[in-house]
Amino acid sequence: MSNESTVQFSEREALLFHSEGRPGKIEIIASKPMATQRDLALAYSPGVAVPVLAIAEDPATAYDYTAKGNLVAVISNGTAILGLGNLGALASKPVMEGKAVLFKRFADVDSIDIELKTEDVQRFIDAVELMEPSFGGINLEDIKAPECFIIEQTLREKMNIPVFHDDQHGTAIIAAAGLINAAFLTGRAMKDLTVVVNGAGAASIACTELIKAMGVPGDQVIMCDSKGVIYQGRTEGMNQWKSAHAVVTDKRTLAEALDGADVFMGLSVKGAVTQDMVRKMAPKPIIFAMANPDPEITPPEAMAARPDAIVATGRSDYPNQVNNVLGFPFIFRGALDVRATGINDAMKIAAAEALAALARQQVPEEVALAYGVQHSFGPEYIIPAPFDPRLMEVVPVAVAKAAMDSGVATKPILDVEAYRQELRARLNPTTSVLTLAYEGARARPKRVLFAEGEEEVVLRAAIAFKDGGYGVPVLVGRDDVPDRLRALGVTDPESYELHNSRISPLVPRMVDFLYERLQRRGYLRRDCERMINQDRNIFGAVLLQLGEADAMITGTTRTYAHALREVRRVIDPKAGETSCGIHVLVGRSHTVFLADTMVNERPNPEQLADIAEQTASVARKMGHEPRVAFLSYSTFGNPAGSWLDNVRAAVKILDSRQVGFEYEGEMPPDVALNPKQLANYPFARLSGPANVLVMPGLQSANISAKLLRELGGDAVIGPMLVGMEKSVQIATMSSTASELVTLAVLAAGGIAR
Ligand SMILES: NC(=O)C1=CN([C@@H]2O[C@H](COP(=O)(O)OP(=O)(O)OC[C@H]3O[C@@H](n4cnc5c(N)ncnc54)[C@H](OP(=O)(O)O)[C@@H]3O)[C@@H](O)[C@H]2O)C=CC1
Ligand SMILES: CC(=O)C(=O)O
Ligand SMILES: [Mg+2]
Repeated sequence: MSNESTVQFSEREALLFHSEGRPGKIEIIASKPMATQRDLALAYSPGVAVPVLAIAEDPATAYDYTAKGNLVAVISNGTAILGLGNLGALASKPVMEGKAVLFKRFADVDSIDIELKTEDVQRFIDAVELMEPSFGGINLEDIKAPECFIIEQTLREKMNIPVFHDDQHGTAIIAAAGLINAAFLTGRAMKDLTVVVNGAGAASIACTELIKAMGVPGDQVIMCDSKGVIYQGRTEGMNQWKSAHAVVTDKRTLAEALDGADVFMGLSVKGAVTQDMVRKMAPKPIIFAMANPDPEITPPEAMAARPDAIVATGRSDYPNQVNNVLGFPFIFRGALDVRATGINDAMKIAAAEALAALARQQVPEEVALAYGVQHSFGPEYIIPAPFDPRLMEVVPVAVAKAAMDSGVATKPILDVEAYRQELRARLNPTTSVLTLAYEGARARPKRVLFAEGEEEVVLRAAIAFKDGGYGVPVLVGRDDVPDRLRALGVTDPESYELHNSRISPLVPRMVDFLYERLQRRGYLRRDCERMINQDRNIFGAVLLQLGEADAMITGTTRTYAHALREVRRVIDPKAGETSCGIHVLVGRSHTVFLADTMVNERPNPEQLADIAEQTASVARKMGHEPRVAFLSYSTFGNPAGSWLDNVRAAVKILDSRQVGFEYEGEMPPDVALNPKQLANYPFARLSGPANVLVMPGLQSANISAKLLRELGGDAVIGPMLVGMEKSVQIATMSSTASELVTLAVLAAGGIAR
């Protein structure tokens, strides 16, 4: 992969992402049932009085009876929002909500954002200190220097829970990990590095302190701020934290400082470094341009000037993301799990070393596949990617161990292996697989045909698909599609491939294809001409058959059954297979695959067995070892009934097929999903709750899937259509653009096949 940005989006898309549905990015969900009056009586008065008294008697039990132990506050006053400057507390809320969701996504830490409307250091300290009872940890964010130093230091002294200014220490840990590996790759030792740090704020001061602690000599580090080099004797714009890093030098500008330097560490503002400046750096320069959202110099600019450089930025859309997202979720996970009273230097160094070591290990096959070959240790992979599933085990374990060894853990972990497994279980593999599917699509972009190219939601999906680098959208629509794209902010609509049946030179070939296929099914040539001209699903499906795309997405304008009928005129199920629809329900800690929710009204035993195999295969591709339950109203013959025969026969067919996964039936959903119920049937051949549910017929399957989508709290992926000779996905009429993109990615990547 080149050093080029792959993710782009319009401002409109970024705003829509935040405003669509429930505004913002977080909501609070009760973790206990709240359905009955009894539930409420336990959750609140009078039942709640019991834990109140217990905590009053023994404060440590707050960790047993409340969410405190897994709850972190992300607190800012908005005085240094990313690299955007002091834009105030309210404007910082999207970033803080973002940090909160990253805590959850990456390390299952519950988190809430708090924006404090004050630039007064003492008022800020007082407000945070008062919050100690509520939280297991405090993550300070985007507070400008030098106030952030006083705030963090004071709160660390006053509070008995971890207080961590992410922009200082999170950044320093990740930058240090990256520097260890970049120095290794360029054959340098820490003690020999000459470093220029641009910026003298929260992040820069902490990074400088950490790299000096790791062996870079103080007189080989030049720090610059907005006024230039920080030299001994300078008086303008100084403070005690900058003075600590002032050096004796006659250099006065960043350009002079960079002349001959090995390393540039930018924690300042967009565009602060020019190509001319990096041209003068030492051979094989290390350029970490970490300002967000836009770096001091972009990787393409830096590489054009210095092809021998190792370049990193804070962004996820270039290789080598040196960003504190790699740190704070996992560092807090480890600290919370041992109930550490603070996050000390030993824990920070342990995290940096663990990250550096992880990048040097062989990348697991699924991650490597998703990224392509460049994701083995080397100049374009000096630091693990944030969604590498191994981070969740490696970093918290390293941090927890360091906390125990340095004496700040109040609840030591006795069995590290069991802790590792607990960490693994916290992440739903579907989330990782989806992330990897997206990365895989970027590594191997495919052509996906969007058959309803006149619909706004479809165009938004196609734009996101293209801008995200997931593949090439092929649009079906009329002449006004370019105007519609332009209205959605696309400046170069002509770069989108458009097929219009009125003018397409492919039409005669398409008619030949369709007539050849349908002539003995009662269709005349002119029927085929009319279908090609007027029906976009048939037009799109024939284009797919002729190899003009790798997969097709439709379904937003017609009912599923209607769209499926049209598609089936052109595309058959794969030879010897039964096509079927799968809904994937992604819960917080579980994923269930439900089938056949869309195609076969009354599947016969052979079809039920096929559906089980198809769905088990999709479950496997999505990271789950399949355990199939054939569902029914009856549990192993009780009550009896004629409807059970098909299900029982399907189980027997699988017995004869040696399928290589667990299956059992017939059973109702409570037995399939609830281990206590399942335990009543010790002969059942499922080693745990089922994750593939094969329904007895389309009525129950389709109703269940739609009920769950409308009423359930889980995210739903699909329906995916599998078992067709070409990958065609029929979305629902209520699909959002991002659901369509997910379907496109799953179809292009061969998961939905
Ligand atoms: N990749 C990552 O993980 C992270 C990146 N960052 C990025 O680092 C940057 C700084 O953040 P933070 O330390 O929190 O902010 P601060 O406000 O604490 O510090 C900003 C510093 O940048 C300096 N600065 C501003 N303009 C220039 C310039 N043209 N040349 C040199 N220095 C300049 C300021 O100088 P002065 O003192 O003279 O005002 C100040 O020292 C931001 O872009 C932020 O996004 C931060 C944290 C993590
Ligand atoms: C990444 C981050 O925390 C920042 O840029 O401020
Ligand atoms: Mg920040």
